[in-house]
Amino acid sequence: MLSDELKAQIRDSFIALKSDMSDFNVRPSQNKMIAEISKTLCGDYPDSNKILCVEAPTGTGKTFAYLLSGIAIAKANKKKLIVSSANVALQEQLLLKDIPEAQKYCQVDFEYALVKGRSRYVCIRNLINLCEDSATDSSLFDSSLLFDEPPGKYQLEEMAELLEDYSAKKWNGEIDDLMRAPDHTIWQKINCNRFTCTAKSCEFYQDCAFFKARKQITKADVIVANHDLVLADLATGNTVLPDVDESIFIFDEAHHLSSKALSHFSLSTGTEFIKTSIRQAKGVSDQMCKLTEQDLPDINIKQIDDYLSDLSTLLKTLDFDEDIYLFDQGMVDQPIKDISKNLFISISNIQNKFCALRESWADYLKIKVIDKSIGDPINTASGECEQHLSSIVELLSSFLKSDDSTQSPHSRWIEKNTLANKKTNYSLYSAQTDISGNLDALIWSKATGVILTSATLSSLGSFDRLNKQLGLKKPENQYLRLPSPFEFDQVDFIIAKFKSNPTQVFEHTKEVASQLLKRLNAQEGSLVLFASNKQMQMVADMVESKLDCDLFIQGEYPKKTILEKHMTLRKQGQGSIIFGLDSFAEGVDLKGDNLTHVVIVKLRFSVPTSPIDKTLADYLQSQNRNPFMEISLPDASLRLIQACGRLIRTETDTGKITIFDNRLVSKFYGKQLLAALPSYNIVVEP
Ligand SMILES: Nc1ncnc2c1ncn2[C@@H]1O[C@H](COP(=O)(O)OP(=O)(O)OP(=O)(O)O)[C@@H](O)[C@H]1O
Ligand code: SF4
Repeated sequence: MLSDELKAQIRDSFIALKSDMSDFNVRPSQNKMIAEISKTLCGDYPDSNKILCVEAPTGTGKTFAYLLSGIAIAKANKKKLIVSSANVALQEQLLLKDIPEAQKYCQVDFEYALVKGRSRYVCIRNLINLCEDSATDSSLFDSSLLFDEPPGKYQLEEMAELLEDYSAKKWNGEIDDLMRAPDHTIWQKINCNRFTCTAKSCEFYQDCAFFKARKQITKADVIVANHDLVLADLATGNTVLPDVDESIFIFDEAHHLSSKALSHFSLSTGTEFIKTSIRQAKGVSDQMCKLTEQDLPDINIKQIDDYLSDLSTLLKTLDFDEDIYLFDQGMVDQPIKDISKNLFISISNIQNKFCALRESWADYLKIKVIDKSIGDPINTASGECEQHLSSIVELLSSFLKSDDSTQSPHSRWIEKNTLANKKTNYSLYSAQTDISGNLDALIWSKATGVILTSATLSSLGSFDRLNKQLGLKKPENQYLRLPSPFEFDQVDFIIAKFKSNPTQVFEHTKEVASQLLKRLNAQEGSLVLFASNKQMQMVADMVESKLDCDLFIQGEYPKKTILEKHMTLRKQGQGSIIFGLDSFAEGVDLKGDNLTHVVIVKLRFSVPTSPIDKTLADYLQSQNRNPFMEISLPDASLRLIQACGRLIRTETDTGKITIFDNRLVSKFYGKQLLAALPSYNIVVEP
């Protein structure tokens, strides 16, 4: 229950916000959100999980609502507050702007830290080994087993410099702090990896960049993350974030969670990867057997090569569509299944032998002292091999499985590509199209509390889609839809008179350019949101020289710089126009006359292009359901609401929204999209 002391802490934090924030306004929805978060997390709702899905319109002030309540509750319960946003840009906004500001108002002291994935940190042991190994020229392993392309002289010099900088404490070991990131293939060899890291047994443990960062996180009360990181950590065993049952999660922009989650529960491998991994496993086994004086287990490389060659011959006969061969409803064709089965049996066998050998190697190390220059590379390489073999076996096993017919199937497909060494490679993929069960098992049923929030959590008026996608069980959770703090009746939502339909790409693009020149006011702050980069660039080429004010196009500068430049011009009383894509349609907070006109060029319907989306759409169709109505339309509605939400950010903001998509009036679904919008004054141009 919410104790009086906790209640007072939250109330006092809010009073501090009220008195110290320069342009504070009472926003009833914000107050209600604070109250409901507090009640839910403190268990004031009997027979309910501590999970709240709260939809609060754009500009409500959700961030302060969940920070001021969540921090006090997490601290009082000795739990960590994990605040997860949809992407790195929003994460930065939290870290650099919102949380430092919340610290001024919050009546409880708290520390915060940014969490990054393991792979963003160097493994100093691996870096030292790479540098020493290359310097002595006496590597234990043939470099072709370790690298597709061994590092060149320049890259080795670069690594030596990194090592020097790390030792001299000039570099903290994070890839994000480097002016220039090393090549991906090299970084993969020297980054922190849970399969190769020996943690406390490593001699560099005390000086390890990743573990130092972990200590910071352990000390912090508030941990800033993003959805990808949280999902990746949960999917791979929760080794970076604090334990789920010790944490309260806030998922901001939670409408992105389900699509992000799909990619974290997928498996992949490739024909060339299998070849290299088996050879690497044999090479490493060789070394371990020599040192431990055991017989080398039988690793039949030729047999695997033969199976792979049969697979390639078979795949050459298939019809790839843009280099992708998607199995119908996820069912792998029988001949491919047969070869996958052979591969599965042989490689699982190798995996078992390899794991047994690795265990006996670990036992051997307990009784024998081995020179670090020999032991370390074997430990690292054997950890990598185990990781590779298990990923191959997992994928092959998924290719052999039949899906539960009561659920949507896995999506399974093969992609063809040519490697740098000109060899043809086939990548095999398997992904779940329904991750609701995984999320329930990993988060909903375990966490101390969860708040999911966004301006667009429900779709077309209900939370059903969210519940279904995320595996949330409606009767057990709290749901809330809050009204906007702003008056929208004075805001015109203009459906422009347009001759062309957005599906007539060429005509539409030309008309967009000419209409923008007529409609954009060179004295104003405007944001023009496009659905495709190509159309944005074409329109920009047509209008740029004819505009009487500055135009910023997404991609020319980082998003943050574009927003700063735009605001500087507005401060000087000059007009400024931003052309942007999806990332400018969310999270952008341009108040007052920084933004008085939002133009939406086209409704953004998601077309099922990815194999996962296509499999899901085909499945729905096979069930006589309509993927357009179940997926595309609700998604388009969310995007439209988010895009419109950029305009009104405070009680005194004014402006208009113009849309160049007459399907809102000409198509049957237009009415539904309009009904889901806030109460704008809808103007249909005659
Ligand atoms: N009570 C308040 N009075 C005035 N301004 C506020 C108040 N609460 C928050 N703000 C400001 O309002 C703006 C919007 O807040 P926030 O970014 O949390 O909105 P949001 O609800 O997450 O909207 P969106 O979904 O569009 O991002 C911010 O600039 C914030 O500083
Ligand atoms: S503790 Fe792990 S990540 Fe850190 S240096 Fe050692 S092996 Fe590498």
